[in-house]
Amino acid sequence: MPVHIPEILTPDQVAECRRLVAAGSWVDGRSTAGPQAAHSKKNMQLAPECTKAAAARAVILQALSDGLLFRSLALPRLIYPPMFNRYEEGMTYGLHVDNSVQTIPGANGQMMRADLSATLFLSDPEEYDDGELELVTDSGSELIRLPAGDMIVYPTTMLHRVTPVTRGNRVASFFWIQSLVRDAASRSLLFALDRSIIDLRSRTQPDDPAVLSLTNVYHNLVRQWCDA
Ligand SMILES: O=C(O)CCC(=O)C(=O)O
Ligand SMILES: [Fe+2]
Repeated sequence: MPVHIPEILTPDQVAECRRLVAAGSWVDGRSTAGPQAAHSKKNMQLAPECTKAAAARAVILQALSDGLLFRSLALPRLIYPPMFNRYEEGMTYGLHVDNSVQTIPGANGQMMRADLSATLFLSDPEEYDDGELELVTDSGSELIRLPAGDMIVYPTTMLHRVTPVTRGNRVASFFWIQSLVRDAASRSLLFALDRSIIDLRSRTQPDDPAVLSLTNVYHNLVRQWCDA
């Protein structure tokens, strides 16, 4: 299920990324879409080879590697180099599927399986109207609009779209993650267990035997389920 990760970027990092992407070289987003997505995609993206994009990408990758909640949730094995998009008034990305397997740019043709998709918002919700990320869930759909610096991570198995922006600009970074644990249900159990252990650890002595044992169970489950 979708998970909201607040403040993955600090306000300074948001400002730095925004400064970089504003000066980057923007191209029509259809240039990176597959045939199924191309007709419904109307946005702008930073050219992958743009040096400003590379600098902003480095800020984001560092924040992801420092992000405990993100790591606990995603157990990342591979992260697609973050990309950047902008929806101006009237722009949208219709209901689509993200590719299941992708070639990682700049990695000698290495492929990755996309288990999780992420949108990291760089614009604040007040800067634009509409432009929600709509995720189709089993019980209807969820509309996502988060503060700048916050991120939503959702299973790549979900159909999704970006509703048309009706005022202003919506700028975001987006990317995919291959997890060490392929099975979503196992990954979700590990996430819940890890969160509970962290909570318990904050309320017990450092050498609490139950915490030690649960931590051992956690790592043994990762070992069992990890497909690396
Ligand atoms: O901008 C977003 O929130 C999502 C973009 C997206 O779905 C895509 O590029 O595949
Ligand atoms: Fe998508």
